[in-house]
Amino acid sequence: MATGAPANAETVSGTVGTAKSPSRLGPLTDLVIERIRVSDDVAASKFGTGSPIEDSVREAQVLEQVRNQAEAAGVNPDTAVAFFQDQITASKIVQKGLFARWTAHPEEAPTTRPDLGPIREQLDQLTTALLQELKDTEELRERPIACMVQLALATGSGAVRERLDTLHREALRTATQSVCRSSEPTGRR
Ligand SMILES: C=C(O[C@@H]1C=C(C(=O)O)C=C[C@H]1O)C(=O)O
Repeated sequence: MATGAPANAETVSGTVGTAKSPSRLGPLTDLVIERIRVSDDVAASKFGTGSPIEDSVREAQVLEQVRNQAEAAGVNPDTAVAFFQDQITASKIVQKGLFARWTAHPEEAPTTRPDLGPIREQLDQLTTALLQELKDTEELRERPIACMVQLALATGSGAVRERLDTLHREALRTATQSVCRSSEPTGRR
């Protein structure tokens, strides 16, 4: 039961949210959107430098950090790693899309180049926050129907509120595809 919510705020399908967020998965998807947005900065830091979008050494470090922190936070490490693999894929979707856009329309390319170091520190902080949200939403995420309802509400409202374009919506779909599959695969991929 969510703390602070009256007992009758909970329905069988779990579709009632709080006044603040329309969905109990709102805080998790908001962090996912924040990570997707940081991918724009990552792309800006790499574009035109010859640095590849994909850095497998860094990815391995991110996933190792996830595995260690998940254990400490009491989150299933395999679930956490699968979720973060999706976050990494989503980040690369955004970066590839922006590289293509900026190559085709150089006038839209960023005029400043942020440092990748501080951006990665920001991503590391998001890792900790995301793991905490995975922990806090564990119970709901193991109820497939309620979870899918909450996820649709959270991603739908987040995409509208944050005015995500087609590219960033595609990234959001990829980044949230394993949120509700922690215990009961739907058989669909
Ligand atoms: C975000 C970056 O780009 C890619 C995506 C990563 C991620 O989402 O954590 C990690 C390494 C890169 O393959 C980066 O280089 O830091």
